[in-house]
Amino acid sequence: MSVGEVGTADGTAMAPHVFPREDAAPGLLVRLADYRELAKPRIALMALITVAVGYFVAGGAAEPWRLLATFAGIGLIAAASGALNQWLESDTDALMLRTADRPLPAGRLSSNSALLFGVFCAVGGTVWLLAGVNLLTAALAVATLLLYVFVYTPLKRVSSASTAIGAIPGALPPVLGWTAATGELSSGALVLFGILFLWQFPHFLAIAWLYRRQYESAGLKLLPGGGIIDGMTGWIAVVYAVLLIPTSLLAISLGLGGVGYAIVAGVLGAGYAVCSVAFALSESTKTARRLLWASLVYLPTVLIALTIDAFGVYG
Ligand code: HEM
Ligand SMILES: CC(C)=CCC/C(C)=C/CC/C(C)=C/COP(=O)(O)OP(=O)(O)O
Repeated sequence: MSVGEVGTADGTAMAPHVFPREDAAPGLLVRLADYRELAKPRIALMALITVAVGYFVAGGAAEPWRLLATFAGIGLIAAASGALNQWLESDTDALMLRTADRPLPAGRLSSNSALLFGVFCAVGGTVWLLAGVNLLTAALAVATLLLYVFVYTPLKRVSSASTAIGAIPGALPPVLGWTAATGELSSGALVLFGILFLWQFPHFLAIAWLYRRQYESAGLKLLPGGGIIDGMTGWIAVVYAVLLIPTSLLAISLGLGGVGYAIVAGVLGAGYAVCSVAFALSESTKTARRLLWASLVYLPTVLIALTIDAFGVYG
């Protein structure tokens, strides 16, 4: 049975736990696929790209063991974040068409399995970072997990201010890459944090608008003003997209990026702002989807351009 077959017209799921998989005793591959889904692999991968950017832009050495320890350690903590988030949210995930087929609400994994997987990955990742990287990176990675799982996740039920809180752990991965490379925090790490922090607002405002009915029916508050004020969401996205342009260019004044990065960040920043304005002028599925797509093009492209330039700077 698929999610689509039983969802209601407004996109909400009809009832929790209504998606039993036909194979009652799933094989190993199905199980592995469920654990992979628990780790939110696409978000974890994007977070790891930002870790790599932080690491290389800070001038980190391409030593295989150090890179393995950094990526495996942070990757495990990112996977733990996804699993523990789903462990806490299986009731609301069950109420939304977008999330109802996740392993917990669909009943393919038990709550205890998710908790065990999350704790195991969190402890493993922390130990790995302590042993192979440094204390600062391990401490910041644990803080990222705690903020995401135990502050942002419960706050989603209370206030749309949750998204500004969620943007903090969302912006920390490049900082983790930076501290893994250098063992300290500096202005370059702050600029990367600023880019990620500001980038997230148009990204999640487009998503919050697209799925507003699902979020509302699950009792989650992601749209500013609870979505009461029509037309406000897009203009908030515009403010953050515009602020992102000068913030991204600060990397040049720190000597991290050069002309190539300036052109890419300028052009894509302008494109991201234009998509935000188009969404603000006419909030629709088309303009929101285009803004979400622009966010997913902007981030890796601009960060890869910065990394390429940084390699030039550091030789
Ligand atoms: C408060 C901050 C954020 C919120 C509320 C948020 C929420 C979401 C949601 C709900 C989706 C699914 C959209 C869909 O199903 O159509 C999504 C997609 C995505 N997000 Fe975010 N996100 C945030 C920050 C981030 C960060 C920091 C990253 C990585 C650096 C990221 C990377 C992605 C990627 C790669 C996708 C597309 C793949 C997928 O749908 O899983 N997001 N985001
Ligand atoms: C190292 C480390 C811990 C990396 C992880 C970085 C991180 C916390 C990224 C996620 C940012 C975020 C708030 C996503 C939305 O989750 P959501 O719960 O609102 O999404 P959902 O509705 O799809 O569950």
